[in-house]
Amino acid sequence: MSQRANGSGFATAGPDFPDLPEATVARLPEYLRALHNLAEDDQDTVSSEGLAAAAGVNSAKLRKDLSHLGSYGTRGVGYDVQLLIEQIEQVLGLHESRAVALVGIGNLGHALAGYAGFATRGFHIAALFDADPHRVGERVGTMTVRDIAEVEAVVDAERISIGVIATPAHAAQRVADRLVAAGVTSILNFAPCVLVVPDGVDVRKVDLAIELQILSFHEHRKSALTALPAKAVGQ
Ligand SMILES: NC(=O)c1ccc[n+]([C@@H]2O[C@H](COP(=O)([O-])OP(=O)(O)OC[C@H]3O[C@@H](n4cnc5c(N)ncnc54)[C@H](O)[C@@H]3O)[C@@H](O)[C@H]2O)c1
Repeated sequence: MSQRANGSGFATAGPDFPDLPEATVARLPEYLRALHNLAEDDQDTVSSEGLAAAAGVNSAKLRKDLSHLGSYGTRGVGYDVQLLIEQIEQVLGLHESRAVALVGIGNLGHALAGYAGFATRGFHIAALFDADPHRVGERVGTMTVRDIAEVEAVVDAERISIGVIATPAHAAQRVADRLVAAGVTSILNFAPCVLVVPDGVDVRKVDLAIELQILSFHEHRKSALTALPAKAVGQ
């Protein structure tokens, strides 16, 4: 759910960078996860059908997506798992571990700060911030929660480009403005609100309640489809 689109639906590209549809960019991490699982099972190659099934997409879409990376696989053999991992990681910019700042160390912030999965997926949480004096100074794992007033200095010192917002909605825009002023150029927003950011800053939003509401729609539709027609009731 990117909040920013450039109109063409394509991710902005530089001269040596493949022009990728946003939908392809969104599927690349799924392929990467599936490929890592295959590599862990010592699988050297995978067919487009096998990888598509593992990633939960259709194989024609997968072949098209990977063709954007110049990856076509070998007829009768499929894709080289390790090579494809390297290509996708290169395009996603995961060859270097990216420093992330997490703002709002409440219930959600604690859970995110303790999630070990970021490190293996190309990210490390470099700083934790909160505005509550009772939270500032608290130890969370190996880190100490800092005062949000330090954000400019820390973002600069730790070369942080991505900020994660886990504050209440009423504080999120102010936090986003501060992160952007400090030099952050990508924001992952957990607060249930729309953020306004300048051009050049990317925002993605995560909202489990919206996902549940979409599932609710499907539940609603299924029950409508399976309901007996009114006149059949009682016959
Ligand atoms: N996206 C999702 O699926 C999802 C799921 C759960 C919660 N949320 C949202 O995540 C946010 C956090 O939820 P929570 O349960 O952890 O809340 P919480 O109240 O436990 O924690 C919020 C923290 O933000 C801090 N804070 C407030 N204003 C701040 C500011 N200006 N600068 C820095 N820190 C500030 C508070 O001191 C507190 O520690 C809420 O907006 C909630 O709606 C989203």
